[in-house]
Formats: sequence, C-alpha cells, structure tokens
Amino acid sequence: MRIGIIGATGWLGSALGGRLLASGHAPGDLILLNRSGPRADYHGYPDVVWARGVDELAAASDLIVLSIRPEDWAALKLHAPDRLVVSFMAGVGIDRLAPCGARIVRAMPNAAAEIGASYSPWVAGPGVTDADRAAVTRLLSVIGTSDELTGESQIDLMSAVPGSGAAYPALLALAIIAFLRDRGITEDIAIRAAEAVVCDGARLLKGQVGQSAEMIAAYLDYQGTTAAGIHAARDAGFTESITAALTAATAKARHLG
Ligand SMILES: NC(=O)C1=CN([C@@H]2O[C@H](COP(=O)(O)OP(=O)(O)OC[C@H]3O[C@@H](n4cnc5c(N)ncnc54)[C@H](OP(=O)(O)O)[C@@H]3O)[C@@H](O)[C@H]2O)C=CC1
Ligand SMILES: O=C(O)[C@@H]1CCC=N1
Repeated sequence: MRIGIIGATGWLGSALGGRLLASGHAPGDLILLNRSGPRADYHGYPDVVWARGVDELAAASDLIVLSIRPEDWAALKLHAPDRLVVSFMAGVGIDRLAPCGARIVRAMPNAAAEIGASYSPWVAGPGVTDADRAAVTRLLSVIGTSDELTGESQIDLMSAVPGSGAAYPALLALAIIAFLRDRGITEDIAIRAAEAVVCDGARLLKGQVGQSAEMIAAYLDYQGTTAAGIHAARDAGFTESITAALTAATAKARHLG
C-alpha cells in the first residue's frame, strides 16, 4: 500500500514515517510532503518519494495521513477522491475534511508514537469500509495500539487525554523539581528524584491503571508520609485541577483550526 504523509517532517508525521520504514514499509511506497522541502536523508532512507505538492501526493498514495497543524488545513486544498484519509488533526471535524472527497478517519495519536507507545483511538466517517478499518489498524500499529471509537465527539476527549502525551507528566516533574530545588537539593538529584516518580514509579501502573484505587488504598493504609501527601493533594484540589485541565483541553479541541 502506498502511504502518503502530509506533514512528514513534523513531530507526529516524522515519528510515523520513521516507524513505517523501520517496520519494513518499502521506501518507494512512502510519499512525503512538508512545507520546507525534501530532506536528503529521511530516517536513514534516501529512497523515499518526496511529492512536489499536495496533488502529486494524493495521486501517488492509496492512504493519505494528514499530519499538519489544524490552522493549516484551510489553505491546503487537498483533493483526494476515492482515497482513504487518516487525519491526526485535533479539532478539524469530519464535516470540514469531507470536501476533499476522500473517505475520512480521524485518529488521535500522541507523541509516544516516537517510541512505538502511542495509544491512538480513531473514528470512521461515512463510507469507510472494513478493508479501510483494517488498513487503519495496521497503520497505527507501527506507532502503538489503537481502538475504534463509536462517535466523533469522543475524539475531542481523546485529544485532551491520550493526545496530551507527556505533557501532564512533565508538569508533575516540574513541580517536583521546583519543590526539591527550593529546599536545597541540587538540580541533578532533584531531576533524578522526579524521574523516579514520574517515570519509574509509574511503571508499576503499566497494565494496572484500572487498579489505581487499590494502589492509593495501599499507600493510605500506612497512614504515613505518602498518605499525608495524598490527603493534602486532594484537599488542595488535585482532582479538580486535573478535571479543569481536561475540560479546558476538550473545549479547545472543539474550537481549533
Ligand atoms: N504533537 C502531538 O503530540 C500531537 C499532535 N496531534 C495533531 O497532529 C497534527 C500534527 O502535529 P505535529 O506533528 O505536532 O505538528 P508539527 O508542527 O510538528 O508538524 C507539522 C508538519 O506539517 C507540515 N506542514 C505545514 N503546512 C504544510 C503544508 N501546507 N503542506 C505540507 N506540509 C505542511 C510541516 O512542514 P515543515 O516541517 O516543513 O514546517 C510539518 O512537517 C496536528 O494537527 C495536531 O493537532 C495530535 C495528537 C498529538
Ligand atoms: O496540543 C495539541 O493541540 C495537540 C493535539 C492533541 C494533542 N496535542
């Protein structure tokens, strides 16, 4: 299958392109487009195909991945009848994508695509076939896992939650580092201590997030330091802060582009 990526040098487009090639996709069947022009070396593969424009990419591709920023969609002028278009764009609805003439799927990956660990839920527009669904699942499998959603409004929630990738863990890390630094801990040790929580501690939850309440209960049972921290975080509005963040992100997803 010839796969075209519009936005092939961006954060997500490049992650997808690189992982497709690493997983054995033929470089000659990868058609790329960006704004700044061809790169001599794309993830170590000089034989990928650089399209000279959006029409050339659409003509040469069976499946087109749209990985530009939402605000760049209106000016793109994609015309892709009889093609399958998989849009990664937050906020640009199927109704606004449909005029390009393609069968539309909206998927919401995240930056962990870089390491093959994206969770990329997706929703299908009218006319998407079973063969298209299989192609989308195969495509997204090179960057991680996926699920088909039952309604387009769910994509806005997925933009807010898995779409945010490392953002909230990074915010937590900054707060921890600042706390330790302000109390005289050197920067390098503060960073390692934050990493112990944000990256390594969180590994205990891998495959177990559904048991988070039990994990919290286990810490509360000690009535010790962590329990004191959990109570203080909740009293200070930890849950409300997360809810506010995800509510704002979902609302923004509804008004992007
Ligand atoms: N990054 C993330 O974590 C996530 C992003 N998304 C969505 O994915 C989309 C892409 O995001 P991201 O990869 O971060 O964005 P980037 O800004 O990193 O990349 C955008 C890409 O689009 C290219 N581009 C811009 N305008 C055009 C054009 N007219 N024709 C061809 N190529 C063009 C850019 O080219 P050049 O490099 O030459 O400038 C670049 O390759 C966004 O719509 C975003 O909403 C969804 C979930 C998570
Ligand atoms: O922040 C953004 O707008 C992009 C889209 C969804 C996640 N990241």
